[in-house]
Amino acid sequence: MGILERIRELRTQLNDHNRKYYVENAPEISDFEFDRLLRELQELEAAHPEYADPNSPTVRVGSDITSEFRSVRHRFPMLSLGNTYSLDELHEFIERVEKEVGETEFVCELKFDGTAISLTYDHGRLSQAVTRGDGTAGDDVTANVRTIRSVPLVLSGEGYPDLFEIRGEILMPYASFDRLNAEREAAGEPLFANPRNAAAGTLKQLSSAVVARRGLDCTLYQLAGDDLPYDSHWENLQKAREWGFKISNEMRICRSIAQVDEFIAHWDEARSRLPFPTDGVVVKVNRYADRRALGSTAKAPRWAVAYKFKAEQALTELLSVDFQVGRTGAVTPVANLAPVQLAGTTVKRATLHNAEQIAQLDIRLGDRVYVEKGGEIIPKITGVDFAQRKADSRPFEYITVCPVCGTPLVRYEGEAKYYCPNQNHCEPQILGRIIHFIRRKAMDIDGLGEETVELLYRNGLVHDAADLYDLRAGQITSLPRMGEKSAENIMESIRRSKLVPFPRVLFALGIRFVGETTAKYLASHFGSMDAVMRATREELVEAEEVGPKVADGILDYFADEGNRTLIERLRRAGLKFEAEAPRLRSDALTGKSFVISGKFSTHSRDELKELIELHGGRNLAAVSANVDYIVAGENMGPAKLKKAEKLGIPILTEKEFLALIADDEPAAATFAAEEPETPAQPTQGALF
Ligand SMILES: NC(=O)c1ccc[n+]([C@@H]2O[C@H](COP(=O)([O-])OP(=O)(O)OC[C@H]3O[C@@H](n4cnc5c(N)ncnc54)[C@H](O)[C@@H]3O)[C@@H](O)[C@H]2O)c1
Ligand SMILES: [Zn+2]
Repeated sequence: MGILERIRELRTQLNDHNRKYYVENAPEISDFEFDRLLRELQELEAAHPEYADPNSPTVRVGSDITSEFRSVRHRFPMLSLGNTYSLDELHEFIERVEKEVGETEFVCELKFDGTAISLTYDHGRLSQAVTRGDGTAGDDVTANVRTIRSVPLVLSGEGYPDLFEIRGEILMPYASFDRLNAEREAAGEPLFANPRNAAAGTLKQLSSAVVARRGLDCTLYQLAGDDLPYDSHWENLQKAREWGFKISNEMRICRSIAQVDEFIAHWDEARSRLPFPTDGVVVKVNRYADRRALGSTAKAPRWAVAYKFKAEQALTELLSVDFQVGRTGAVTPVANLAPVQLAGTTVKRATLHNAEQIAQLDIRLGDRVYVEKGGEIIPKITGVDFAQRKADSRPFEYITVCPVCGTPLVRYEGEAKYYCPNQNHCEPQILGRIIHFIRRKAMDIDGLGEETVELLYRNGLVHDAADLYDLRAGQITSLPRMGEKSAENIMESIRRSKLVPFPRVLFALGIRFVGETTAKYLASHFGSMDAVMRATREELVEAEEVGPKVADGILDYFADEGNRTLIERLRRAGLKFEAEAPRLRSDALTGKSFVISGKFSTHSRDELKELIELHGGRNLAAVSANVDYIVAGENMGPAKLKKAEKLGIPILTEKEFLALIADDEPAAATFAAEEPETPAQPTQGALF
């Protein structure tokens, strides 16, 4: 793979993980893995400045902005922090700072693992609470933050400025987290992977009553404003405690590298006894004058750095291994462990990923194994303590038939997992598909839960998703513990699901490798179920985010007779099989036809096509005399280029194209900035 390709791949992956982490609050990889990918991208970009991009995840703050809340601009930007897992790099940071501003004081603090918040106080009253958002503007979550008991609504004491901001972290203590997940498990709802995601997800709840029940906490660590009482961080924070804010007691002024190291060494161990999650230590320059001299980049201040702790490990015995069969037939080995304390919770189970990994790590029953918590809910086994291996242990034997239906397992090309191919008769696959279908992000049939689906299935009422639409209330009330009220709820939510837009219907089918995002791209690219079904492999890979693997998943799905019957029944039930025509944003491009070709840096091809349609234009696939403009990115096909030149069709760059619609396209403004700007800084007082 070429360097530019790798850079692009990393940017796509990181943007994707950012969305999962900040918006969906459901990360798929650990922070350590994320930071490693980011580091790789940073290094490639540093070595190849010609590929710099102002929108790269290396220069932008990962955004949590959603459409559900009012967006508010920050008075001072809310930045991220540079981070490192290496003490050497931390020492280099300290030396660099002192080289620039001379000997200075550092404040060491815990790095609370929650979600950042900025609180504004106007004459001593909480007036606004805003998330970090993209660093420039964030979501207004004031109503939710008001329900958090440790956030003072009215200040006490004296000496606070008339108007100031105080920033900190909204946290979910382990006790609240455990209770919340236990409740969600009982209700058949998806679990939060960790307290950070739970805190961030809770803060974005639409109902403040729900937020109030979830037991959030808030610790403040930064003042920002023009008339702060002191000109150092430490003193202001101590003062803010008198005003009623919760300020951590676990911070220290350090005047040497040795003192910083001592603080870190202490907390790396002692943090496991804290009632809330932390993921590192933040080292900050204390005096504001020094901070101003050091400044910041577009993404992070140059006067602070986060030293991140490696994931905690625990050593325990591997008792047995269960094999779970998922809705796609994929078999996942799950380890049962002797219970052990890890990162604030008791761990009894861990994932083993696949057969290859078990063999590679040579994991055996009865071994003492290392477990670690990453970004996922279930911890994973990362190694074996061979010194403690029992003399009579034997290599692990992986199963060869489905643990549920006994069908011999198969392996698909390029896949590490084994699959049970018995799609139509293997129970966990049948149930898993229906449960996936009714999920909130799919058809959102919230009257039904996992248990009810199982009940309907066991009583022969539902075998597949289409059966749901044939259900009658009388059939439901005939089941144990099902009253008329619940039957009516179920019927109502099934009826309502017929209004769910096409992209989610496509996602709900549970086609292998077609996740929520891919389904959206497919829907906007093809426009209808029939068009997706008719598409050839070549046509499928033209859609954004669809590679050969995904394309094959789609082709396999529609090649199956049973699936095609299901689709026809769903069609008859009245589900949405067509993408809705988007409302026009302007008629700037009315009557004009476009061909998009090549690769683009700021928009995907499908986004550009969507923009064209949103502004009244038409997309054509091939270059012909009917085409008014070609929008060309990198690597436009030479044949197309030649033909366009011959026909005299104007060729636009992405930027020139955006200029055509710039008047009504707010997003376009961000593309004008070639260089990341240095954020505004408060004139006096603090900055962050
Ligand atoms: N696993 C994933 O898929 C995934 C995706 C995106 C980001 N991430 C993780 O998130 C990190 C980036 O997130 P980020 O930009 O929020 O940076 P960060 O969490 O590493 O550091 C900045 C944040 O630290 C918080 N913080 C906690 N205690 C603090 C204190 N005492 N002083 C100052 N700030 C404090 C603030 O909220 C601040 O916004 C990555 O390094 C990665 O580990 C993970
Ligand atoms: Zn099976």
